[in-house]
Amino acid sequence: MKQMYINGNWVDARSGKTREIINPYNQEVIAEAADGNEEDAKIAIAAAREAFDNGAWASTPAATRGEKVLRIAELIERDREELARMETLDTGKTVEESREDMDDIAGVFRYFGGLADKDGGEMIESPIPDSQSRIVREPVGVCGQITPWNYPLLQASWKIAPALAAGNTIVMKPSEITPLTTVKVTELMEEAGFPAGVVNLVLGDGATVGNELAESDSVDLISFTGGIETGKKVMQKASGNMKKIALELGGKNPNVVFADADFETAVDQALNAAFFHAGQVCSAGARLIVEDSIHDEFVKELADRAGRIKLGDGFEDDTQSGPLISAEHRGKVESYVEIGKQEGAKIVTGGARPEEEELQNGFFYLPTIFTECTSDMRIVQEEIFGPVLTVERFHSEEEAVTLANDSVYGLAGAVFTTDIDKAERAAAKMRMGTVWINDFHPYFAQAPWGGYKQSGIGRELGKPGLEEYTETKHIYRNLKPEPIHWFK
Ligand SMILES: NC(=O)c1ccc[n+]([C@@H]2O[C@H](COP(=O)([O-])OP(=O)(O)OC[C@H]3O[C@@H](n4cnc5c(N)ncnc54)[C@H](O)[C@@H]3O)[C@@H](O)[C@H]2O)c1
Ligand SMILES: C[N+](C)(C)CC=O
Repeated sequence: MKQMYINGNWVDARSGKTREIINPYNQEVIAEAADGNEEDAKIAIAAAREAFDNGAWASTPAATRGEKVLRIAELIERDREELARMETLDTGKTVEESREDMDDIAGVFRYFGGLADKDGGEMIESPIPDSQSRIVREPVGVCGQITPWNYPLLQASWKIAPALAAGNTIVMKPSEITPLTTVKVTELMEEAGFPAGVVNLVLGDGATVGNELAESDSVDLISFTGGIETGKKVMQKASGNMKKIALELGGKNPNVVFADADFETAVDQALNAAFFHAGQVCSAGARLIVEDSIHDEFVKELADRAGRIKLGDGFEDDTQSGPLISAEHRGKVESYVEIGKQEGAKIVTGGARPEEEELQNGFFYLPTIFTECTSDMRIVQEEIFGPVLTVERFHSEEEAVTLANDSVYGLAGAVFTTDIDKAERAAAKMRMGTVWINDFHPYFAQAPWGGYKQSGIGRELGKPGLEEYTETKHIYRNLKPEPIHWFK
């Protein structure tokens, strides 16, 4: 039974309710987890509030905080295999992918642990004689943190590590579908020895626990990763006490391939961009925008390779892609495929569930490619978040950039060409938080991540990812205090 962690204690939901956690590969129950609600969230928020206002964590030397965060990295490295297998059981992703996630996650804790004591503030050249002016950064306070199911622990690490390094207290709510690795890392944080109330974990759904974190007047910052519609709700609820918000939302990310790109590289990367983790990636290259002169050859090769992606059990060595996360989510993907057909797009591969006997208990869907797509179609504009790629054609550099930017989203995008000047011109005009040149998907702790437009507000990772969790204070000191006699 997976419990919640509140004020240094492992507890059941006050209501006694529990939730079954399901393996999406075979629908087996892999765990039972506490299913908290607003009441549990309120208790956790009060504990985090008390720990921030009256505890020692916020004023603990930054170097000491950093060491504790580094200790989490060490413990994750120690338990890497256990965590990776747990993540695969919970999400269906391949265990090889989960291992890479765990390495990234340890790297995130290492990065922010190391960064904790690197900002000693800043002296300002004051324009006022006999004065001293300086900037200091302080923790924000109680941070509510809400994460999705596609990269459960990775997305949690992007929030937990900087928040703790900066001296905040946290209440984390993982997705109710995939809480296992976040529970395990909370155990590791307990082992690392954080003071009671600094780290709190509440399990439960978004409408209850998530809503309470977003709405509570006792929370100073809400950091949310998830879908755009949920993000809008979080933003509205957060306005009650004007808490700081950080939103990492969805994407419909363009992958622009020019005719002069290295063909093999571009095909291989386009395949990975669209179908890695069954397309359940916020930055998936779900919109292929390819130059007209190579369109037919490119699509033919891509469809051929997509049709050969081996679906299966994430623990089998030859599996290249796992299932979708749930029956409900597969239903959403299937409904978009129907919409695409009605809109006049043409399926060149996929468009159905696989037929293999051994895949029938999992939520599998075949890698699917639509051609004859135009940017006014819903399948081109809306995030499907599954293994569905739309293909559009372009005839000029200007048209490629216009198509790439024709979206309410602005999370990420890529351009493939051997003409580096063209690549740089396109990258400069693409309105996205990340633009890759001749690559797709890299992200790492050192570089900020986040969206333009409706893909989000704020940045995670990099120095901005730590700054999100700080308030900036200007301290001005009069070095020669004397009456000013403005009022005689
Ligand atoms: N930008 C990024 O870095 C990034 C990374 C990963 C995933 N995502 C996005 O996440 C989405 C997929 O994840 P999902 O299906 O779990 O998203 P979701 O929005 O359904 O849920 C995300 C989290 O929000 C909670 N939630 C639901 N309703 C809530 C409410 N009313 N108030 C507060 N919290 C609530 C859920 O319980 C879950 O923990 C995709 O849109 C994907 O693009 C973005
Ligand atoms: C941010 N990333 C790419 C790790 C996961 C998005 O879903």
